[in-house]
Amino acid sequence: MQTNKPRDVQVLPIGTDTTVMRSRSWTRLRFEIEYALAKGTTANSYLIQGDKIALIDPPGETFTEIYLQALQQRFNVKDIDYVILGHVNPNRAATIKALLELAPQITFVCSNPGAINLRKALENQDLPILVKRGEETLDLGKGHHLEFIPTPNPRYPDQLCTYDPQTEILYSDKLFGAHICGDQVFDEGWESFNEDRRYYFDCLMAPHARQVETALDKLSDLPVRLYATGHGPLVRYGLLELTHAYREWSQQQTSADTTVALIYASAYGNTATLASAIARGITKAGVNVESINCEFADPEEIRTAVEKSAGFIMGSPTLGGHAPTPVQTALGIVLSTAANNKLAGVFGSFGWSGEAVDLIESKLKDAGYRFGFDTIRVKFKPNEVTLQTCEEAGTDFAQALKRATKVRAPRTQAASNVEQAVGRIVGSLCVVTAKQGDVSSGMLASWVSQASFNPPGLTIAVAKDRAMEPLTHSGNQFVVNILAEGKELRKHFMKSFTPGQDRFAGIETQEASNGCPILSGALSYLECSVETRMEAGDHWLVYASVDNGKVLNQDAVTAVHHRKSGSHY
Ligand SMILES: Cc1cc2nc3c(=O)[nH]c(=O)nc-3n(C[C@H](O)[C@H](O)[C@H](O)COP(=O)(O)O)c2cc1C
Repeated sequence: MQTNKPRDVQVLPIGTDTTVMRSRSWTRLRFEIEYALAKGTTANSYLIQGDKIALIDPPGETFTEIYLQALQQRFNVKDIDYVILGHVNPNRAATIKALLELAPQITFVCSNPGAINLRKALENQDLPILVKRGEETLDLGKGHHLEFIPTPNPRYPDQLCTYDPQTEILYSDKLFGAHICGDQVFDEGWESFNEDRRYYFDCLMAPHARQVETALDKLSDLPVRLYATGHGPLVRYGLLELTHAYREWSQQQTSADTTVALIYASAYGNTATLASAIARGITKAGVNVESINCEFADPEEIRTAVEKSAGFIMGSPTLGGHAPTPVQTALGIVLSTAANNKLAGVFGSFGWSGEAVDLIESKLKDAGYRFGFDTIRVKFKPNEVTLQTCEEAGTDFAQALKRATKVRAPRTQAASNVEQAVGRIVGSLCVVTAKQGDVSSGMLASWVSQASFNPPGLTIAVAKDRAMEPLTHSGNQFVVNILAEGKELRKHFMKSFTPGQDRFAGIETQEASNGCPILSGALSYLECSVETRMEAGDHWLVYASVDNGKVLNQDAVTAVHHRKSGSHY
């Protein structure tokens, strides 16, 4: 959903004395992997007006001004008693400072790690903060006797959910959200959000599925009528289904046979962003990730995670020419714990010299570990291309682990009758190409079928671990290049590409009207828009309408892909 609408703040009463304020960014965001679906997002903040007034989760600084205006139109901002923070994002500091100028009496409410982050972000050690560890409540009057549930995880060690028994609303912070911007405040027709919610879960929750399960356990006794999420639509209609789905998706992760320990620290969030993209690449290949934020993990936790993992990946920023102390400690534990047949990987963000990444890489090399991808070094904040590289590196890493496990398993038998029979299905050989912003990709595909006449439509089966996968969600566009008989293009796309490698280097392309590359050597091409996709085992079945197309070579014949077995391409 690409739109030029300006940012705004949408306000709606959602319960007794309770109002939501949704700060809306309509345009595409891609500074973190979870925004790849490019549908904008909302930063949801809440106001509870009991005898005391509490504000939950004010938005980041791009909204400070219009958010304060929206508040001031409804009540006297000077009267705010509490600001409750589901997690502390340094980006919120500007809005919090502006609130404090208007209402210096504000008392903050957050978890213990949240208090540390908040004091740092506001550079003020004397802030009045009520720290909530789980037992304490906060009475705002008029029945709003708030309860607090810390739900820490490696990505947000300070996450705190808030429950209001008066309205039966759970302020769920990052849990149960989605990155979608729209006019709809609640989730009526909730099934239409399934794809976005799943993607959000896959990016933000799957890397710490174990902690998500713990959070679900803690929340399960509360009679909740509404999840007041930090992002996207509030969850009312599909609440039970979404809760159930979170449980199921988490279990899918934690029950996977192979696990990678992803061990990192990040002072300003850049290395954490790289970690998320790598984790996304690993989990989409069906391998579990156990994320460890070294700053908040004890040595035993690191040791256990490394022991039960088939591989480990370490990430660090460089600060003052060094890796931060928790990373150095974790490195010591890894070196003394991990057998050197475990696959390793290293990444990190740096500013100018990047000694931390060099140090980790050289220590691991000296200890004899094999690397699942070339070390990733990113200067300051990653962009969408570096995020794509990270995601692809994660997938390569997971695939290498899966191959290693397969080799050890007994040799698979010859193709079964069913596989041989399925293998007789033929498809035309195509290359699917897509470009979104600075990110482009292309892949060979022979599981392409016409699916409808009106509108002209087709389906493509895309394996879940394909690099191309993030570009084939609803609303995305791509080009199907149907190949002519002959080897050249087929050979080019049969190659294995390294993470982030330009897949179009050395071949002639033109730009389609939807911005994606057309292979000039193709027999014909179709410009497509993804309408919907269905989960089909280890593939996504993508249905797309054909918006435009042309035959480029009238004389050639479509390349057909013949196979002996239906268990591989
Ligand atoms: C206090 C401080 C010291 C830093 N020292 C170094 C350094 O010695 N070498 C370097 O390459 N980058 C240095 N940087 C840059 C950081 O590595 C860079 O900002 C990186 O993106 C931080 O990653 P993070 O967001 O994961 O913490 C320094 C940054 C700060 C704030």
